[in-house]
Amino acid sequence: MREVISLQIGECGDTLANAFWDNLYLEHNISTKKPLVNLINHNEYPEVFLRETTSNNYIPRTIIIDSNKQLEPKYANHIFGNSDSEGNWGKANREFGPSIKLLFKETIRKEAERADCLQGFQIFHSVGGGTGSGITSYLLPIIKDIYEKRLINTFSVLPSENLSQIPSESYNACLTINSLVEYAEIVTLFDNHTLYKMCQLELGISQPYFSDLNSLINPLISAFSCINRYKGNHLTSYKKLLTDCIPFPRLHFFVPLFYPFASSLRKVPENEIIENIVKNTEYFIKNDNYLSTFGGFLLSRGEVSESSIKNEILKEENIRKMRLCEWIPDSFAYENYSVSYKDMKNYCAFFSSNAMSSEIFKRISEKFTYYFRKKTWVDKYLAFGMDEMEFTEAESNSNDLVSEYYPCCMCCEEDDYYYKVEEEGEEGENKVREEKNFCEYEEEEEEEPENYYNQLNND
Ligand SMILES: Nc1nc2c(ncn2[C@@H]2O[C@H](COP(=O)(O)OP(=O)(O)OP(=O)(O)O)[C@@H](O)[C@H]2O)c(=O)[nH]1
Repeated sequence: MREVISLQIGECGDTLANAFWDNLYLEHNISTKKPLVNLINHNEYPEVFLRETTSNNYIPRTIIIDSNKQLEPKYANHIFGNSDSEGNWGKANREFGPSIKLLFKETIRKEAERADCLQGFQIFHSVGGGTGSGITSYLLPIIKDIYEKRLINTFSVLPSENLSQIPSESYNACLTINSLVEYAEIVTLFDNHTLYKMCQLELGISQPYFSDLNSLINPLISAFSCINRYKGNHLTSYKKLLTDCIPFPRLHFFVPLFYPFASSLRKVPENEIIENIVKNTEYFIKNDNYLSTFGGFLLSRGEVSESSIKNEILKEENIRKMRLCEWIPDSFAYENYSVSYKDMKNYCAFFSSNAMSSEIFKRISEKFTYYFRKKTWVDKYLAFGMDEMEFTEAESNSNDLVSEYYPCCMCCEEDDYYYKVEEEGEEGENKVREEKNFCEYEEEEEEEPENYYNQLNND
């Protein structure tokens, strides 16, 4: 059945996961009180995420983990500590982590044994909070060690200065990104900073709350999970997503966008959907004309004409503006699901690995460096047995990630060259020349690949 076990870590992780479960029950028309067998349709697979209890109820295959006992154990397994992580990666990772190691291994083993053919894990967490960051970093290598061949997919919320200004969030985030690069196979980044701006720009909310941000996150997680919940033609499992949409294994960070934002009772035309996704992609990466999408997928839901969506994507201008990379066109996939989200007639979610991912890492890594140079709050981490070297390593690994993204996202155009040279003078000129050489090299060496857009046309 390709089961997926969920972990909801820390308060933010728990909030997002609970919204996911509520919606999953709703979409598959399942009541926790009734047996599932009579209710499901053969094209739906909610059992990937749910399991049957001895009393014939269906509950999530999930483990809730938090450093204190404030969370309500709404669903089955939970592992709680006695004291708060105080927003400190070090405290969660060095104190709470080891204290739950055995219990966690035992709980996850039991949950894994209840699966026929375990596909992998999905983790809901924030990388800014102490527990969400420190415990995730602690558990990832443990999971990988036991379930080496199973895939780990995370929904990771990144901090925003608009919501919190404590230095520890950038420390926590950088220390966690380190582990996500190494141990997770697929990571979807929900950047609170970007979401905050979107709430302001698109929903007209001047000071958004978490609930407003989550109203943008929930439909995206729901769309992503369709890959495993409904029968599809292309993206049918995490493995397929991995092989089709992630050309460089370390660069497995997707930034998602969707349209329409607000619940819409009208059927939104396909051209309006794609135009707006393109507009937002442009909005968030307009500062760097060099960067383009080199891996991604578009999921449409509800009343959407597949052929119209494909035609819209295929329009020359849209391809260019979505910045789909010319030299690896195969790493883009499209899938359509007939069931929409809540009362929305239709919507599309676009997950792309591109300049946005690297810009987010750059922002966080710059904040990290700013505070680390002054040694702000570092002693609070060292008090739990951490070493300053761990900070230095996290900083340099985050910078490496940003620079790894850079050449992969490039797509040089003559105009960009002059723009860059004008902006940055001689230094810019050298940089552009190097980049250009890289692109030319790629163009000369690579044969024209079997084009994804041709495939779309042929479908
Ligand atoms: N989008 C979103 N972000 C949230 C939400 N709750 C918290 N955050 C963000 O997540 C980070 C804090 O993480 P939490 O999950 O609250 O903290 P925790 O992991 O439980 O860690 P401790 O409180 O230190 O034990 C901050 O960056 C918040 O801005 C939420 O419901 N939605």
